[in-house]
Amino acid sequence: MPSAASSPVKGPATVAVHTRPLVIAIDGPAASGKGTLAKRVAAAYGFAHLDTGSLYRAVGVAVLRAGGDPADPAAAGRAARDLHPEDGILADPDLRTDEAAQAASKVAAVPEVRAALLEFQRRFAEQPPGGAPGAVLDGRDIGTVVCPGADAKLFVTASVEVRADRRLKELQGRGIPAIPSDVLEDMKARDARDSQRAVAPLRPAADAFVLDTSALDADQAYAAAIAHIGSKTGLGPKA
Ligand SMILES: Nc1ncnc2c1ncn2[C@@H]1O[C@H](COP(=O)(O)OP(=O)(O)O)[C@@H](O)[C@H]1O
Ligand SMILES: Nc1ccn([C@@H]2O[C@H](COP(=O)(O)OP(=O)(O)O)[C@@H](O)[C@H]2O)c(=O)n1
Repeated sequence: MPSAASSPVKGPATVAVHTRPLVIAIDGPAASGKGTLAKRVAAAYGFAHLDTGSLYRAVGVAVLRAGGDPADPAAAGRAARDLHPEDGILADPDLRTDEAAQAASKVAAVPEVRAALLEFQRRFAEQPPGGAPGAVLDGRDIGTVVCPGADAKLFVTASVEVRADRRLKELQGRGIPAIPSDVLEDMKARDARDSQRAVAPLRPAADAFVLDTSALDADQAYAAAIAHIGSKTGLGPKA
């Protein structure tokens, strides 16, 4: 009998662990900083990044462009089934408007829409594009529904006032005029729709690390995230 140290069984088992892509789930409400964090984490580890909110935005914009109502399940379901994310639609600047965000949170409450977008998201996590060794997905239900087995889960949050202020500054920075009270009200309306919907509501997974960034700048949030990911995966950032 070979000793445990020289057993051929050990090698393949170790290889299997390292060949499965690592998955990091980052969820949270609007303007909590999850997108900023997800991009930075993905770059640091050499992982692929998917902003899943852009999928819902693309569906919402498609319904609006067709003259439909984003809250109409038939129109929203059709648009989701017809979506081809690989075609470059996710980079369309029209997706970044507040109108698109509101439409996104309406189509996102339609179960057929969520079902139609699930396979693309799971495939991204299981087979990250470009052969990347891992994937970072950010959204609302990554840790709870899309990738419940993710290697590390973060739930990034901040008070609604702080988040509205961040979004206001972001809009102003892009030269888009915005009224502070409207931005705050829109954010509250979206929070309510996202948290209260029947299917895949916004909530932290039971095993998520909750990161409140109300009093943290982006560098501090990143440092806390990296420390958590390191504790769950044993990996440190490459950069
Ligand atoms: N920790 C932070 N502190 C202050 N501003 C932040 C922080 N994280 C992100 N931001 C800024 O807040 C805005 C919203 O961040 P973003 O990452 O787009 O949020 P989300 O993806 O959750 O909607 C952006 O302008 C971003 O630069
Ligand atoms: N995984 C996801 C991602 C987004 N969404 C929906 O899509 C909307 C837009 O998401 P987003 O992440 O682009 O929004 P921001 O956080 O950038 O403002 C959200 O308000 C949710 O209703 C979702 O339901 N599930």
